[in-house]
Order: sequence, then structure tokens, then C-alpha cells
Amino acid sequence: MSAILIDGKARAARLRAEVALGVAEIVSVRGRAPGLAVVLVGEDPASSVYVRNKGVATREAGMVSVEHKLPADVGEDALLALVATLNADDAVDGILVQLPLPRHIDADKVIAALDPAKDVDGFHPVNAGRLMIGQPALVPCTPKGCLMLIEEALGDLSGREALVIGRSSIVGKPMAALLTAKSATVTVAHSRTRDLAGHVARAEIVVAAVGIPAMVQGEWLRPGACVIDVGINRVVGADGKGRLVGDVDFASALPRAGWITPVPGGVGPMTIACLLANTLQAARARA
Ligand SMILES: NC(=O)C1=CN([C@@H]2O[C@H](COP(=O)(O)OP(=O)(O)OC[C@H]3O[C@@H](n4cnc5c(N)ncnc54)[C@H](OP(=O)(O)O)[C@@H]3O)[C@@H](O)[C@H]2O)C=CC1
Ligand SMILES: Nc1nc(=O)c2c([nH]1)NC[C@@H]1CN(c3ccc(C(=O)N[C@@H](CCC(=O)O)C(=O)O)cc3)C=[N+]21
Repeated sequence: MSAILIDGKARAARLRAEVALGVAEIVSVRGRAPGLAVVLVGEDPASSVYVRNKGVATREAGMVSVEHKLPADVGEDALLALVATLNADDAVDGILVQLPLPRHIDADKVIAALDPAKDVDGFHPVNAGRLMIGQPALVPCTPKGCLMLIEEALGDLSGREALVIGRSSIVGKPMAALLTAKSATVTVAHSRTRDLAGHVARAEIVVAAVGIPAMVQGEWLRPGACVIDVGINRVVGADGKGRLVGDVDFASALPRAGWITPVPGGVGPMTIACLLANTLQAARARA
């Protein structure tokens, strides 16, 4: 038996096409396309790739994308001033501040300064809190995209055993909240978890968001599990070339899983498509 490959690239293309229809509609109503402002501080190479991919996708969906590149040594005050300007700019419907920020800047402070209505990453405490208590919110893009892939594979998730590996505010915590809202029975594992393999063995759904290349072994998996690999790790292969791998050991997981997302081509494209969906949602709410 071999797992069904979940084609995140194809699912993301469908979502982007849906978003483009919504964009056309809001343009006809409001006379202005949704606007996304992306703030990039310094030259993080992974972030640069993400920012470039996002720019192309937003324009293809008919949105206006404006990038603000600031030098790595920019002061916190200057960044907060830019956020205030974008908050006040009526042409800006969504703001994304690329993480990680340089160490001398307090990321929590910057996120808290965002207008929650424009927080298309869903990182502001108001949106994070709303998600926790089941109120309408802007939901973080990566877990939102993961949930779409899981539901498409499994349908109704109620009563399903789910394991989320990782408890970051960007992926793990909101992922656990979304799965709980869908009535899955959710376990959250992290660096202090004892017997990770034992938890993996019980899970019908495994979401791996750790940042350690190929750490989840295929042999740990419950046969037929739905495996969502969030990890984006750049490693150097035997040929000396760099390539991307996930947090799941794909080769050993493939024969044992029921469904699995590849890296690249799985969760990553969904993150970008969900960012566009969130920007449309924010534009509609503000219109
Ligand atoms: N595809 C996409 O669109 C995106 C991909 N990513 C990728 O996902 C991965 C995770 O990202 P992010 O959540 O931001 O990462 P963080 O570094 O913020 O969080 C990693 C989590 O993994 C946990 N962890 C570390 N070591 C272990 C271990 N040995 N066993 C179990 N858990 C462990 C940590 O535990 P503790 O809390 O105890 O430290 C922490 O909760 C990265 O590879 C990142 O590049 C991220 C965002 C979007
Ligand atoms: N404020 C903020 N929000 C984020 O959502 C955020 C962030 N900061 N900082 C960095 C991480 C990482 N991240 C990725 C998104 C898409 C791909 C992606 O498109 N990946 C493709 C292609 C990757 C390639 O080939 O280079 C794929 O997996 O197929 C990767 C990584 C979002 N993040």
C-alpha cells in the first residue's frame, strides 16, 4: 500500500481561483481591489522566497501588493511608525509583517500594534483569542490551509484522534484550536513530550510543525494516518545541492500513511492561497 499524495499545489490553485472571483466582485462593488502590505525587515533568504511568491500570487488574484523592505538595523520605533501608517491607510486591507524579526525588535509589540481588522496573518491577540473562543476571526494561514487539506482527505473530523507536533503561535497552537473546533480529539506534542512515537502511533491525523528535517519516522505512524507535513527545512543533499525537506521522513512514511503532503508542493502553497483568502475576507469586512 502507498499513501495518497495530497496535492497542495492543485488545491491552492483552486482556492486562488475562488479568491480571484471574490476579488472581481469586490472591485465591482467598491471600485477598488483589495490591498496587501508586506513588511520585510532585513534579508532572511527563506522570507525573501515567501515574499516573492506572495507578490506574484496576490497580483494574479487581482489584488494590489505593496512591499515595504526595511534594513535589518531599522529601529523598533520606525517599524511601529510604518505599521501605524499602514493601519491608517484606507487602500491597505491586509498587513503582513514577515517573521522572524531581528532580535533588537520586540515582535509581540509589533504584532500588537497591528489593526486586528487588517491582521491577515491572524497573529494579533484579538484574532488569536477569537479563534480560541470560537468567534469569527482572521485565522493564521498555515493551519487554515492544513485544515482544508485534512477535511478534503477525511471529511468529517469529529471524534478523530489528532496529534499536532509543535506549539508555536503561528502553526501548532492555532492548528490545535481549529481541530478542536471540528470536534477532533487533539493532543499537542512539543520538545518536552515523552514518547513522541507512542503519541504518533495513536493518531489518525498527524500535523508535524517542528522544524527538524525528517524527524517523524514512518514506522511510528498508525497505518492509514493522514500526515500533514508543515516543515520547510533546507538541507544539503548527497549531490551537494540544497533542497527542501519536511519534518516527516517522507520515504518511510509513504508506504504506511493513508494520505501525505509532499514538501515542497503541500502545505506551503496553501499558506499563500490562504493569505489571499484572508486578505479578501478583511477587505469584505472593511467594505
Ligand atoms: N509551510 C508553511 O507554510 C510554513 C512552514 N513553517 C515551517 O514549519 C516548521 C515549524 O515552524 P514554527 O511553528 O514556526 O516553529 P517553532 O520553532 O516556532 O516551533 C517549533 C515547535 O516544535 C517543537 N519541538 C522542537 N523539538 C521537538 C522535538 N524534538 N519533539 C517534539 N517537538 C519539538 C517546539 O517545542 P517547544 O515549544 O517545547 O520549544 C516548538 O513548539 C518549520 O520548519 C517552519 O519552517 C512555518 C510556517 C509556515
Ligand atoms: N508573518 C509571517 N507569516 C508567515 O506565514 C510566515 C512568516 N511570517 N515567515 C516565514 C514562514 C514560512 N512560510 C512559508 C510560506 C510558504 C512557503 C511556500 O510557498 N513553499 C513552497 C515552495 C518553496 C520553495 O520551493 O522555495 C512549497 O512548500 O511548495 C514556504 C514557507 C510562511 N511563513
